[in-house]
Amino acid sequence: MGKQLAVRKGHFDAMHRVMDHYSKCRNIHGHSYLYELGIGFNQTEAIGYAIDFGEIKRVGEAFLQDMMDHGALLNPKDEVLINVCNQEGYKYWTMSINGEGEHCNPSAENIAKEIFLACEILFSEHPGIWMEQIVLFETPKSSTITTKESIDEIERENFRKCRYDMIMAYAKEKGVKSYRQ
Ligand SMILES: Nc1nc2c(c(=O)[nH]1)N=C([C@H](O)[C@H](O)COP(=O)(O)OP(=O)(O)OP(=O)(O)O)CN2
Repeated sequence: MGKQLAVRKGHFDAMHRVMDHYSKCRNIHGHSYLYELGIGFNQTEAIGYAIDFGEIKRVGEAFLQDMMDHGALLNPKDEVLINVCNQEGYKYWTMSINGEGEHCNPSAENIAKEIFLACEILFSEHPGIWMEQIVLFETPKSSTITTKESIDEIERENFRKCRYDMIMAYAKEKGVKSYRQ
């Protein structure tokens, strides 16, 4: 069969700011991010699934809840907010596609890449599927669509250097749940 996608929607709430923005986005503010994780496959099992939607929830949605929901999405150069989060024990995620500690704003485009790359690792032990695309809505009117082709190999390398071990440990702990009888 040809390529098909299994798509699961989810959402998380997070705060961010866009450093060096000329206008309102430079201020600390929050969004209810809505996403659609698109998992690709070109074969289903006999029961008709390539991956159970429940698996995308159990592994992918859970990860985004744990790491980003009610957290801060921060540019690694945003020392002020990183210090506050560390001092107060607030949850935060620093962007890493440009390399550890390198300038990278938490724009919708960059957040989508981080989520895409995280999901590549999270679902890497699930057979016969791959991350195909993510649609990320920052507001009800504004979204970005990110696919494999959107991500440079250096961004993948940078992300994996910073995040692979943590995300793989998370994936291993979740395991791969079989949905067949
Ligand atoms: N290409 C991008 N453009 C903008 C981004 C982004 O991540 N990538 N981000 C922002 C702001 O963070 C945010 O999206 C603005 O939100 P909001 O003020 O709610 O949006 P609008 O100004 O579009 O709201 P209206 O409904 O038009 O009042 C901006 N740009």
